Parts: sequence; structure tokens; C-alpha cells
Amino acid sequence: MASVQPPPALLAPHRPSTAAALRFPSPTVSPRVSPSPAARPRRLAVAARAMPWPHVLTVAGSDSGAGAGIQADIKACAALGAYCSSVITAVTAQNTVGVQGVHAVPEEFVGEQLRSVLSDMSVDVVKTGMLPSAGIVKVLCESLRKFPVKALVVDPVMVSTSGDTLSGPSTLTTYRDELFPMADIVTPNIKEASKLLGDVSLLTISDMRSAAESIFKLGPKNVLVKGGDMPDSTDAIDVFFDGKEFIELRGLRIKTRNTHGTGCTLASCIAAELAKGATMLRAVEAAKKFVESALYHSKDLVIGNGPQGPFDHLFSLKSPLYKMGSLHKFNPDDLFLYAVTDSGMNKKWGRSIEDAVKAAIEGGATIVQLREKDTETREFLEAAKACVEICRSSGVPLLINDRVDVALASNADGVHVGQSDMPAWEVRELLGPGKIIGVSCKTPAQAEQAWKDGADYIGCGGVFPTTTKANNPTLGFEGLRTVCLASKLPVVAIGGINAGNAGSVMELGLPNLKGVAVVSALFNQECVATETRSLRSILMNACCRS
Ligand SMILES: Cc1ncc(COP(=O)(O)OP(=O)(O)O)c(N)n1
Ligand SMILES: Cc1nc(C(=O)O)sc1CCOP(=O)(O)O
Ligand SMILES: [Mg+2]
Repeated sequence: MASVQPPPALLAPHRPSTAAALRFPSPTVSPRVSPSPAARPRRLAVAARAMPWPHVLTVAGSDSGAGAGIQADIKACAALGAYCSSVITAVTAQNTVGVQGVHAVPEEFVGEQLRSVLSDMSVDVVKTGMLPSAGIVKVLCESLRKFPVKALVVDPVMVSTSGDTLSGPSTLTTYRDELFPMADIVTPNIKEASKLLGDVSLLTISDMRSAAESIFKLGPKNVLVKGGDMPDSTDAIDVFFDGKEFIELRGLRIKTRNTHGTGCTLASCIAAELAKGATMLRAVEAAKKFVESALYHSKDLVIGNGPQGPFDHLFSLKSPLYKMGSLHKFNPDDLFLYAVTDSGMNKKWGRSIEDAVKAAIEGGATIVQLREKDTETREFLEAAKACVEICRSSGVPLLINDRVDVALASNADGVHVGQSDMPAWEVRELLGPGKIIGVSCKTPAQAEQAWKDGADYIGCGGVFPTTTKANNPTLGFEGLRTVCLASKLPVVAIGGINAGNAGSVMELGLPNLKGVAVVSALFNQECVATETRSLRSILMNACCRS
């Protein structure tokens, strides 16, 4: 949609209609009429320019249980720092059991609410939820033609998660013919996508792709088909299509009954991120991460006696320890060249932790771990904060060895723990789902446990003897092979790996083996960048050969 707001002077003056005047008979409650732009005090206009507030308008139904609908939209936008105004299209009586009643708001009054907000309040993005009649969809389209906004997010709410119908067949046609061509993104779940396409069955990711492509042909600029209710899937996989590329967005499937309102929340978060200036894909990724985190933090809450409870959008207010992830979603390929620091070695060569990390990144390290066994906590935390900045600006994840407290305080991307450190599931409880957790494993049983505990990868070694870690058993290639074959998680090999033997490790071509982790081969050397560069090229050549 066009991104230009009409200048205030061109907007029709907001006069209450006769119908509205009748609904507001008392002079004490008459609708407020905005002063003309010229009459507004100048200092207010200056303040508005200095502090813009990203603004989402949600056009949706009210949920009396407050888990979904308008109530979810307002909470989601508030959590992400956007202002959320609301045009109510229907009032529903619902709770955690289901929808007991729906009372649609008359079309003209939906139109009047739209006009009130859009003519005055500089809306950036409009998000739609429940649109109970074809007439309401038409009124919305007319309003958007009159008052264009930066983006339109359409969540085609047709059936509630409890299975109740929220809009009829004639609405479906108007959605497809009038609203979709104006939309920047449409976000159906599997059931909605199927309904939109004439009840086709969608059972696989490939079906979801085809559905995204077919819906794209109806006119929206982007489509997100949400796979949260896909049967038999361990991940929550959504398919994003922008007309050129399909992107599969994978998330954790959180086991909880508290999933009421996830669709409304996701669409509102996309709208909030777009209002804040994100690109579409970034907005979708951020929204997905937010929903995943909210579900995770609300998984054990109890409200109501029905099968589907609400979740807590404002979970971050309750969990002061937990910070939203850096949105650096873990990519197993990041394990390719894993640089693990050592304070003793860097001191010996006269460099700071920060300089060591900068040099490793310059040489091509793909992930960094601060393993600072002898550094005082205060100094370690300061270095960690500085390294978070350095790594984030290069797009390289930074993990902290052993110290969950330092990882939390520095907002690092994750933690690596061993078998005698804090158990991975406890680390996950503290860090939340958005952070990376690695676990050292020497046996298939340990690898299985790491997977159950919610780790993202395992480190397996010592592949060769090492002097960096005292009393470390050597597993050799056979031990590494046994663990890699058993592991459900990606693996990084560690222990005594250097330029002379790294190629032979990668040439094993083991399943799940994604890279090597090294300490002394990079940091017990004069020039960290040169050593990293040369190890990287050895690894790349070995991967080409295997
Ligand atoms: C990538 C990676 N793998 C293994 C380890 C070893 O961790 P741990 O067993 O906890 O031993 P310490 O490093 O704490 O001495 C690691 N750090 N990184
Ligand atoms: C930290 C660590 N963990 C290991 C394990 O086997 O889990 S071996 C190791 C030390 C790796 O250092 P270098 O690359 O200098 O041999
Ligand atoms: Mg450890």
C-alpha cells in the first residue's frame, strides 16, 4: 500500500454523523472534535515529531476472555513498544472452553470507528482480525483507500481455535476479492489456508508451499502459512513466501495448553515490527520469536477450566532475568569454525580478550566462546559485554563457557556447559528459548540427554590429546563417530584439533558433524587472524573433498 499519509489539512473535518449524534445525546459525552492543525499549539507538533510512537490499528473482535482478539492485539503491541488503537468489529462471549456467542457491530459503526482513528491518529500499520461480515470487509477496504497506511497485515480469522465459525462464506469471497489485493501480508493457519482454497487438504510442508503460492496469486505481497496445527510435527514450521522465495521458519513446539490467541498475537507482532520500521521477513521472524518466548514463559500458567488457556504477553515484566534473544536464530552451520578463548594464552601473547575475539572474527571464525577460567568475574563481565558488541556487529554468535550469570548479564547469545556444570535443562529455564545452549558429550547417552534437555548442539571430544583441558579423555575418531551417529543434535568436534589434523576430522564425513572447535591452534599463536584464516581454508578444502 502507499506509504504516504494525507497531510492533516486534506483530511475531511471530523464531524459526528447524525446517527452518531443520536448515540451521544448528552452534551457531557459528545465526541471530541480535534482542533484544526493550525489551532494546535506548535510545541505539541514539535514534540510529536521528536518522539514518534509506532502505531498499529487493530480491526478485530473483542474476546471477553482476553486471550485473543482485540485484547491480545493490544497486549502484543504494548509488549513490543507500539501504540495500538482498536476498531471493534464484533463482541464475542468466549472463555477457555470456546465461543458462546457473537454479536457483530453494525457496519456503519465499524466505519465510524475507522474514520475516528484513521482521520486523526497517524496510524502506521493496520492489522485485521475477525471481520464477521462481507459488509465490514468492504467498509474497511473503503476506509483504507481513503486513509492509506504504510502496511496492511491481514490475519484471515475464520474459525476460532476451539473450532467455532467466526465469519461466513460470503465474507470469504470479499476477503479474497477485495482485501487480499490490498494486503502486505496474509497470515492463514493450515485450516484457514485450506478454507481459502476451497477446502484443499494440507498435510505436508510441500502442501503449505503450494498453498502459500496459490494465496499469493490472490494479490497480497507476502504470505505466511502457519504450521502450528500441522499434525505429527515436532517443530512449529511456518512457510513464508514473498512471490520469489519460500522460506521455512522453524520454531520450538512448546508443550502447553495456553495457546489461545497465538494467531492474533503473531499478526499483531508483525504489524508492530513493521510500524517500527522492520522489513517484512525480519518482522515475521521477530514475531515468531516473541510468540515462542511468550508460550514458553506461560506454559504452566492456569486460567480457566477449558482446554485452551491464554498466555502472558507481558512475560518479560515478570522475568527480570530473561532478555529477548538477539534474534540470532541458531544455525548449525555456525559451528563450522568455533573459536574458544583462553585467558592464559591471550595474556601470554599480550592481548586482551576483546582483541583476541576481533582477530578470530577477522580470520573467519563462525562462532565464539569465551572460556575464561582464571578471569575475575567483574573483568569477565566487562569483556563479555564488549565482545557481545563486537560479535553482534559481525553477525557472529557469542557464547559464554560455564557462567550462566555472565551470559545473562552481558546478554550473550548463549552458554556452553559440560557434564559437571549446571544441567542444560536448568540453563534453558534461565535463558529462555531464544538463546543457544551447547553441551559437552562423550557418549551417546549424554548426547540423548542433551537433546532432551533442550540443547542446540553438542561438543564432542577430545578427538586428539590436548594440554588445554586437564585430564581430558581422548575419544579418537571412533568415539567421535559413535557419538555423531547417535546424536539428534548437530556436533562440533573438539580437543587437540589444529591445522595439521582438522582436514582429517572433516573428511570423516560424519553425520551431524558441522565443524571443529579450537583453543590453542588459534590463541596460543602470535597472529590469531592468520591462524584462523588458514584453518578456515583447510576446513573448506576438506569439506569440498568429502
Ligand atoms: C564447543 C565446546 N565443546 C566442549 C567444551 C568443554 O566443556 P566442559 O566439558 O564444560 O569443559 P570446560 O570447557 O568448562 O573446561 C567446550 N568448552 N566447548
Ligand atoms: C575445552 C575443551 N573441551 C574438550 C572436550 O573434550 O570436551 S577438549 C578442550 C580443550 C580444547 O583445546 P585445544 O583446542 O587447545 O586442544
Ligand atoms: Mg564447563
